[in-house]
Amino acid sequence: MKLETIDYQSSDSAQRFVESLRETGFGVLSNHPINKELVESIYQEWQAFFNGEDKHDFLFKPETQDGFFPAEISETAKGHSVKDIKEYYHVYPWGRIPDSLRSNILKYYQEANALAAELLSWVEAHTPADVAVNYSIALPKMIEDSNKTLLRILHYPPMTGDEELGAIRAAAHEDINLLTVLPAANEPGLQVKTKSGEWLDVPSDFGNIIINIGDMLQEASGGYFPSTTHRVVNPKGTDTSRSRISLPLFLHPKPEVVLSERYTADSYLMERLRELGVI
Ligand SMILES: O=C(O)CCC(=O)C(=O)O
Ligand SMILES: [Fe+2]
Repeated sequence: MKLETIDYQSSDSAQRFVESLRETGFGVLSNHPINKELVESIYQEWQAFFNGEDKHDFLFKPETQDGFFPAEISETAKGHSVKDIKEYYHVYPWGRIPDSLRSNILKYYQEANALAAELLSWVEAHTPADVAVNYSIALPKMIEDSNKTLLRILHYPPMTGDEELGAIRAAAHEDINLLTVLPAANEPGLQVKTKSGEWLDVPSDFGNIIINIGDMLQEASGGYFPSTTHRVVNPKGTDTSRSRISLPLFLHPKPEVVLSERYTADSYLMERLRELGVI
């Protein structure tokens, strides 16, 4: 299996993108409308934020989940026992954001959401009728004006050699949400698990956008669109001294949206957050 990079502006991009999602759980787009200079500035200014001490003034609130999550309380992926080697910040437009970082990150939030709505319309248009009949409302409508869509700025610090045995930057997991939109990070490491069980590097050319299916789209499509296992592996050799910054946007429907006969978006999210131990 190979992950192809698809030119967003080509005439058959929608169809090829949805085929790639269906086959691999991932789609990689080049030539897309997200501003690369903006992403680069965000990587630089958030690297400085994570290197500094002010981050401790923005410690996350368990009730609202916005703010800074230090490495000591970082996530343990479902089914794993060792914490990931990462710290991160959760940005919601209604949440706390350091003043000097606010303008660029909210601009990005808005641009990435606009692209995401278009990509969801591609997914909808290329869903077979017998699957689409189960969507309770159109997929782009599910995220319209949602205050649950989460932009996470992740910082994987340089390796020190003192990491817990078996710990990696992000242990194998599936995302909870509908789709995740992720600009290629400033360092490699992201891998996807293929249907036959091998790990494949996701092309990490700066300027690509990577999209993957989350569990909520799998649930809403009755399994037609597979949520795919992925991870971030540790760097080796001289690269161990480098930080990695990444910027996943997790598209979450409005809480009341019906996902399936079993779940609303809210009941699904609460079940998963309880399993993760973060609420
Ligand atoms: O850092 C990355 O490239 C991916 C992060 C990720 O998979 C996640 O936070 O869910
Ligand atoms: Fe993920």
